[in-house]
Amino acid sequence: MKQKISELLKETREKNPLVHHITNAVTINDCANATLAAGGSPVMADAIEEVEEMTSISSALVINFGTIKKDSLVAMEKAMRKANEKDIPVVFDPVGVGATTYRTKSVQWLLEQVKVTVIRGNVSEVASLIGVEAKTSGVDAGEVGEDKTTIAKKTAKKYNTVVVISGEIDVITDGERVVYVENGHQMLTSVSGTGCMTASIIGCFVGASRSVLEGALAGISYMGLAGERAVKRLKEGEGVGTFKINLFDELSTLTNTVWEKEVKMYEAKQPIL
Ligand SMILES: Nc1ncnc2c1ncn2[C@@H]1O[C@H](COP(=O)(O)OP(=O)(O)OP(=O)(O)O)[C@@H](O)[C@H]1O
Ligand SMILES: Cc1ncsc1CCO
Ligand SMILES: [Mg+2]
Repeated sequence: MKQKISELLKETREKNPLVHHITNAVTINDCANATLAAGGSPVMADAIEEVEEMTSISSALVINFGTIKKDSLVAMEKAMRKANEKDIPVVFDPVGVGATTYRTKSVQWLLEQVKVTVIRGNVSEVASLIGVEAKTSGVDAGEVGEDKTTIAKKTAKKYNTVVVISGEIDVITDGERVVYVENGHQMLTSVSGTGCMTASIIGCFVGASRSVLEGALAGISYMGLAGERAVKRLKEGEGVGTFKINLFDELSTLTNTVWEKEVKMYEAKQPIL
């Protein structure tokens, strides 16, 4: 599997998949640039009049709940329905779900209408999707009432999807296999949108891959490793501003050879070969 993911990192740059986003107003530009850095081609389009056409020509659709409104929900549902019809993978980021009733009700409605291929969120957002007690404060991860692996597996089964829970140790599952990724750095939580960008990058890789699990693993490990390496580039006195620039440098230059050497990915605590 590691070899296949490594090849996928290379192939994605050659294929340059178009990734349609309906996303939030906070991190939209960073998501576009993260998509380019990972080898994809971003397009942000949320007008109800054009989303179906845009999704139809895309390799993946990324839906991000960060700043939802009535119109954006209609646009999301239309685009996702079209993606389902044409077998185009949908990556869903449930930003802030659990923080307000509106978000939680909206997500329930949306996921009853359409199917998603990958759910990528922090632990309290994902816990809220399955009604596990969670303290989501705004968009940041909070405490949850169950262990991460159980939450990820239950969510994957409920929505018949691959689930990526990001955090210090990322948990990735299709409901059966569970994989852990230990790359990353605390500093990734000091820049708004590193989770959103992770969903965009997953969009690139699932758009170029035949395996959803491999695409999801490629995306989450890519961000973790880039973050880790971006911290190593910091000199004394440099903070989050330089870190963000370093992160984009790493995202755009990370090779599959370096990834193979430095990725920390385990299945049931066995290294993935
Ligand atoms: N404590 C940590 N140590 C190392 N890496 C972390 C830690 N917390 C998060 N990460 C990494 O940071 C990235 C973003 O994940 P995070 O869970 O912070 O997303 P998020 O809360 O949705 O962020 P945002 O809403 O700002 O986009 C992932 O690559 C994840 O692995
Ligand atoms: C801060 C914030 N608020 C809504 S979306 C967003 C970006 C990070 O999730
Ligand atoms: Mg988030």
